[in-house]
Amino acid sequence: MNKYTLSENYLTEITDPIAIETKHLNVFYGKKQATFDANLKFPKHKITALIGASGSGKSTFLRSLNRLNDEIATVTGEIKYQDIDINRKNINVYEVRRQIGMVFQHPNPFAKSIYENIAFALRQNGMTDNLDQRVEKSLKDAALWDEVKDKLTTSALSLSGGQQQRLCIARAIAVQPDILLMDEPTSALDPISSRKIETTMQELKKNYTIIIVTHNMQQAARASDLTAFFHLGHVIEYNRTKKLFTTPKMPATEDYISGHFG
Ligand SMILES: Nc1ncnc2c1ncn2[C@@H]1O[C@H](COP(=O)(O)OP(=O)(O)OP(=O)(O)O)[C@@H](O)[C@H]1O
Repeated sequence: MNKYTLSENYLTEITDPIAIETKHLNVFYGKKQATFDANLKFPKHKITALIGASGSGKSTFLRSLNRLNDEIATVTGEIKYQDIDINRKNINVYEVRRQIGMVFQHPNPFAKSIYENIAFALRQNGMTDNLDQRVEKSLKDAALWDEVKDKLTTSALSLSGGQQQRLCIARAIAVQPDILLMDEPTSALDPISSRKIETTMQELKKNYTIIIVTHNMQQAARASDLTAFFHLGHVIEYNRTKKLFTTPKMPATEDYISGHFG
């Protein structure tokens, strides 16, 4: 028997302004339910890590936040963003995805030049003024500018994996989103490239709210301000990262962070 009721395992004393919040979010792939009644508030300009064993529903939850599950799953419940429920049918999902950007597990630059990878995203969003400056700023913000400024016209595919991932971050932030979703953004990278992205995230959070799925406990402990622990599709504990890692309330959280399963 769990010693705590569900609500007691949720961080309740968040005083920071909230960027996005889910209320009773459920996700179904056909008859199979992958996320159960997720109620999470993500404070602005913080990094929140979503952790849990494989198949616990972290990516499913994350992808729901900018409606990437629309074609493959049924998502019920509310996703409150700027006082609007963006999970409603009549919402412009393209606008949602401009405001809530995504960086995927595997770097996925377009087969275009470094410059065009970003310029293309800007043009698609009608942001055609000051293109050069916008490209430069996003590459600087993603901590890639110094490495690529002399070869902007070369193919993005010639970059290393870590550089490609920072290019994808630059592409995501070029259109000035509010929130950046990151789905295991460093799992395909070497430790040095991973740390570089973590350092970049600390800079980015000054301007963005970041929600990151990670399997890497050290990364969650090092890089995030808050952590939500997913278990079998349920968010069973949510707290400030330091607290969750030092004094977890749930035995399942303790087992997971101490490496007993997952
Ligand atoms: N497109 C899909 N169709 C059907 N079932 C899916 C689909 N995507 C995920 N699932 C199922 O939903 C559950 C949650 O998967 P999800 O990928 O969200 O978990 P996760 O915690 O992100 O796992 P991982 O850490 O391995 O990426 C799993 O049982 C998975 O098999």
